[in-house]
Amino acid sequence: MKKVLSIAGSDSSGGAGIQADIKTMIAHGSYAMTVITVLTAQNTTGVYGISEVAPEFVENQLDCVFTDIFPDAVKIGMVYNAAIIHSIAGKLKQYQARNIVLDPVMVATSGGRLLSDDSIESLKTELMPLADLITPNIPEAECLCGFGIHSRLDMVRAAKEIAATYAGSILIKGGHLFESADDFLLIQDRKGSEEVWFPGTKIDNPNTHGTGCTLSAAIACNLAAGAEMKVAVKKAKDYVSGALAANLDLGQGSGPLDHGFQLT
Ligand SMILES: Nc1ncnc2c1ncn2[C@@H]1O[C@H](COP(=O)(O)OP(=O)(O)O)[C@@H](O)[C@H]1O
Ligand SMILES: Cc1ncc(COP(=O)(O)O)c(N)n1
Repeated sequence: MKKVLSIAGSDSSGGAGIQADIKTMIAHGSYAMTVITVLTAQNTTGVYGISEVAPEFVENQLDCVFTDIFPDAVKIGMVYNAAIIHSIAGKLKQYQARNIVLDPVMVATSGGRLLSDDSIESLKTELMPLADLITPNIPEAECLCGFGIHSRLDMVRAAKEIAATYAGSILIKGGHLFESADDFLLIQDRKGSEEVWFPGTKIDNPNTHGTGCTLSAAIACNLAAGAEMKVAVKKAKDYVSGALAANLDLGQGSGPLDHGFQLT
């Protein structure tokens, strides 16, 4: 069984963050491990509180995981502040973690801030260089490239702009902008570079809480299982589409995905 680690925040309503990642990993037949960075008091309508874990305790959790059950892949989600980012980066380097997927979580679907403003630079300089893949949504990609993204062409330009200072692969998720849900992948690895579009039909379901978390966790599981980047992303996108199409409708806001869709 492949072992996959999620480094992320807890979502009390179970739709995003650590909880979405564990559900995704189990559905992929992976063994799920977690390093919790923050607790959020959150539900489908908003984020109502954040309690940070001390950076030393984040390190303590990482030591326990890496010295005992070495993960085949690592997914990083909500990291919240510069001190936590610094702790994570130091430990991932120390243990030479592999197959790192970084979802640069900044703002929740419901609008709550999930990364402090002064941490964006740390995310860029400390965590991004360690990642094999980053998975920004449109607003996050805009923040990383410095210009507005309004079209498919802009998504390609943004990926190339980010690639000017980042050596790994970049998946820009189109969920926020278009009639369609097309995602753009710029692969950069030892073999060279390649551009791949993943066309997606927009599913008419407003319950999209946790789509980004789920996608990045699923990619990590697929990489852990040995899939090449293109295949890992394609399979993960199919998983998110299936979990959205199952039409679970929980809560009063943007509800969570149905991770049990393959069981029925
Ligand atoms: N309504 C939808 N129908 C189909 N796919 C969607 C829909 N909304 C988002 N997606 C897909 O879900 C994944 C997460 O995208 P997105 O919602 O943009 O990220 P985030 O949750 O980080 O904001 C992407 O693969 C995107 O194309
Ligand atoms: C703990 C945590 N991590 C990540 C997200 C982002 O997920 P989404 O963009 O789907 O709301 C979230 N809402 N909460």
